Amino acid sequence: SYPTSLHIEEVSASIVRSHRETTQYRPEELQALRWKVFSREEIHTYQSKSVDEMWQHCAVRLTDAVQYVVEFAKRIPGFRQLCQNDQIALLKSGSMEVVLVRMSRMFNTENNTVFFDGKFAGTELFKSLSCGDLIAAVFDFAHNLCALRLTEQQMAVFTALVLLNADRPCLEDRERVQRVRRDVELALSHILLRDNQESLLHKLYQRVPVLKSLCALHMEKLRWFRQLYPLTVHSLFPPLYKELFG
Ligand SMILES: COc1ccc2c(n1)CCN(C(C)=O)[C@H]2C(=O)Nc1ccc(OCc2ccccc2OC)cc1
Repeated sequence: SYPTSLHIEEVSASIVRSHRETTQYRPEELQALRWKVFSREEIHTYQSKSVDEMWQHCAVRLTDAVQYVVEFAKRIPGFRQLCQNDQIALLKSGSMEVVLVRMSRMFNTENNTVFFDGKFAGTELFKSLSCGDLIAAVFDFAHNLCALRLTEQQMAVFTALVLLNADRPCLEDRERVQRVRRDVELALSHILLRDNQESLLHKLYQRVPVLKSLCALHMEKLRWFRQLYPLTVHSLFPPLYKELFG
């Protein structure tokens, strides 16, 4: 049955509420923080960390963000009704994508810095990761998305769509995921129409393949890192990070 517009309104209201409840930092807090950058000494300290130390540090920070995305997913209308296997499959392939989309809210396009450990950091701070290409791609993506200046409502519904992808591998009931996704697709179109920003829809869908390749690059770098430092990953990486990306 075709959903009523009231139902679509309820779906978007519920997703926006869940987004607000599962983002650690509100936009106004980020505004206040955005000019808090690291000193030269602090940057030097991060750059002096060993590869495994810095990787572990970043994995712990990112897992912080991922936990909130898991909570957000559970509150998307229909997500909990999917079978366990499909919920996990969608989170395994989609949670880092949502972290990267949300990262654009914590990005300052004026000095090309991203929120990290309480302040805003430039790419040079991550030098000791030995992943210059991954960091450059993460910053490029965040910069591009930040420049679209999505509202919190647009961001909320877009991230729900990123998670509800019926083409993900290992799904048992694709049709079910597609049905849940359809209402969220209608909600995004409805919000962009209301905001008089239909052109954003095309721009957002254009970013999805880039997001996919970014996450593939992250997994490739993690495999490279795990080969060099198996013990660090095994005993010092957060379990959730290993479960979702390992
Ligand atoms: C929801 O959006 C966000 C965005 C940022 C943050 C948060 N929430 C809350 C937690 N947080 C804290 C506590 O700093 C921020 C964070 O993790 N920042 C951060 C971490 C790593 C970075 O680059 C390294 C890297 C990037 C991609 C893949 C692997 C990587 O390294 C192995 C860059 C920035």
